[in-house]
Amino acid sequence: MEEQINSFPQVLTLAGTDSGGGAGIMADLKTMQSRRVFGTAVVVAVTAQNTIGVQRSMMMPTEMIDEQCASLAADFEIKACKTGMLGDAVRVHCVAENLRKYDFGPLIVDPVMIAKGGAQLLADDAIQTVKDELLPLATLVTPNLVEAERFVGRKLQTKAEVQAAAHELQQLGVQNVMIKGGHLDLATNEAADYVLFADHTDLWLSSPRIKTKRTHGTGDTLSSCMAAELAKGATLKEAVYTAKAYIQAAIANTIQVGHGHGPLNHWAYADQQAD
Ligand SMILES: Nc1ncnc2c1ncn2[C@@H]1O[C@H](COP(=O)(O)OP(=O)(O)O)[C@@H](O)[C@H]1O
Ligand SMILES: Cc1ncc(COP(=O)(O)OP(=O)(O)O)c(N)n1
Repeated sequence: MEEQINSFPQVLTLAGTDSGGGAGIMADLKTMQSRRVFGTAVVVAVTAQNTIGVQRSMMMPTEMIDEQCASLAADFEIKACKTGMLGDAVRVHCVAENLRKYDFGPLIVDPVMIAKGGAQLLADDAIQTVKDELLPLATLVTPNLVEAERFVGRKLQTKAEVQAAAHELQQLGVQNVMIKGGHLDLATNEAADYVLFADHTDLWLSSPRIKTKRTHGTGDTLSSCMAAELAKGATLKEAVYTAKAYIQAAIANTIQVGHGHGPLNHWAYADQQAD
């Protein structure tokens, strides 16, 4: 019988590492594993990090980013990919070049700028490069509230303002936009994310806001879950719903790890499904 090479869904994250295991590439791979896709990774930056904060970060040489992408393209059939921490304008440009060169499937851009502990993970002058080079390649961009504010250059305090910002981002050439509401203080008990689709339909995804400081890696987990679902053939809308349910379970079922912003429970969603 003929062997079916590359029949198992493969997904790629191009991002930074987190030595603490809660965010970045580590969170991405844990999410992908638990969603039953094969996770691959291009390391763009390395951080010395724990749940308390980022102690140091270091950028990969661009030649090494190129080599990693070439290695994957030569062997794997990547069906979807995501970007996370890219560090600076040079790395953003390098990653965009590789994404133009190779077909790694639909791209989710998580425009990671600042970690929960306050560390800057993207240089200020790289935001324009993300807008110019990465957003036009993206199937979906997933800024949190602060990142969306940096993109549009104004405060976003109401749902109407969030919706207007998403429409503005779409005009930059990105097909679909999700503005995450983990940081949106609506004086309600909801965690509400706004999604604007390419066909101009939209929705608010709302879930009960969980009172916890153990939310390290929420953005990475959400975006890598969506990439995993896309790689398995889900529509973007299906992927968005699955990822929201996945993140809710991962935050709600706390695991006690570390002294600061603790990591998520990447087993919780599968455990829930098995019950
Ligand atoms: N305390 C919370 N309770 C429930 N959902 C949350 C909570 N914090 C964040 N989320 C959800 O986690 C996802 C990531 O959101 P957010 O924290 O805004 O992104 P980031 O990690 O990039 O800052 C979103 O779906 C958001 O609604
Ligand atoms: C290496 C690395 N990448 C991304 C982040 C930020 O991840 P995020 O999901 O936004 O989680 P928080 O930092 O907000 O907890 C990171 N910290 N490190």
